[in-house]
Amino acid sequence: MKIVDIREVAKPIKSNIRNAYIDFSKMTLSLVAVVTDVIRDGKPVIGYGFNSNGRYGQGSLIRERFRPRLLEAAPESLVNDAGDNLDPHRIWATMMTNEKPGGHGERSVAVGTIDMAVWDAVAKIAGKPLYQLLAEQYGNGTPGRRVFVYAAGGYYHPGQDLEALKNEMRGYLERGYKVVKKKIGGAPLAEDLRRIEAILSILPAGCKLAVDANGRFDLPTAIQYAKALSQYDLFWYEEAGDPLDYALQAELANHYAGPMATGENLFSMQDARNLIRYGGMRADRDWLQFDCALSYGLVEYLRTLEMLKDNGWSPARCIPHGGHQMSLNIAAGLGLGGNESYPDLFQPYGGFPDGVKVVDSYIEMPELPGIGFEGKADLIAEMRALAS
Ligand SMILES: O=C([O-])CC(=O)C(=O)O
Ligand SMILES: [Mg+2]
Repeated sequence: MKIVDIREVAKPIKSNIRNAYIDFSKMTLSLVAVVTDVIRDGKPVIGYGFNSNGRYGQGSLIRERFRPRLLEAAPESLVNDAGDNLDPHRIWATMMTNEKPGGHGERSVAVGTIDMAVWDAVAKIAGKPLYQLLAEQYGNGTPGRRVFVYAAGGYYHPGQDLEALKNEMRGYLERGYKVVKKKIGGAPLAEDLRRIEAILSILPAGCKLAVDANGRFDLPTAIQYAKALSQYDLFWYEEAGDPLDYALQAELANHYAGPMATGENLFSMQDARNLIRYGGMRADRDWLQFDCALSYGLVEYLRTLEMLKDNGWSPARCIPHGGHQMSLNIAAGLGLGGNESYPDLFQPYGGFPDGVKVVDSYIEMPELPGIGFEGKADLIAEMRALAS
């Protein structure tokens, strides 16, 4: 059993939106296919992966370092002891040969992208949904197939007025979401508050709004926003300051009693551990958004979950960034608190298999082998085009 090829292509996921930090006019991702010589249903098993929005495609790192390391490795060094499947942990260790610790920059995105494709292949070789395999191998044996999802949007669109913003949010509510998210920090505070109040004015009872500053604020601004936001009952206040400024996050907890969220720009177990050690995050109310597709993949995310357990955090406090099906599988298999979703953005990469409906902000995972990409027609068409 072996990996016979790893293919990569950069794909545009651009749109004319911006958050407080970046616009998405040139956003790309890397799409990867890991081709194996294992035959299922008369065809070779191919695992697929991609990195989530926010970072860019990682083709050069994949082509120059991670792909050759895997293709040059002895095939038997990449399989499990039983010899009946690929071993994601051994594959991960091979990719990370001759990589020093620290400085997790973009390398973690390249590795996370390939890691996603490896897990897709592993679950397909095992003939089960990835969430089922994860529950059996790393969880309590039984997946929780109902997963909480929220609708991320509320970006700064050119020319979008408050009425259009409300209509965008109504669209999410009509599609079954009860939690919606908007951006803050890309406009003056007074304007952000008008935008927030416009959305709150149309949210029915039981629905909530989260806000996301994308790491824009210095401490005084983060506190100024914290004071202003305290008047609302928000789902969370996300990524107020620089993702690596743990002291800012810790101080902010003295000024904001409601739930806060961060972690999408932490790319390793060690960075996540620093957030837990020094970031003042509160295990009874705050949310952790580490995204395996940006942070060395699920092999590393399993280490992060162990670290959280050692520090008294439940996996249920994790709602990953990124809106991809990989994190849906982890959520269902290992009991995370849910997953992000971008109903109108970054298609065809985000979202759910066709026919999956959001009801009361939950989806039910269908029974598809692997991550489930084959159940999403527009996405699998792009993936097959790369593999063929
Ligand atoms: O706007 C982005 O970069 C995405 C983001 O922060 C999120 O989905 O939480
Ligand atoms: Mg965010």
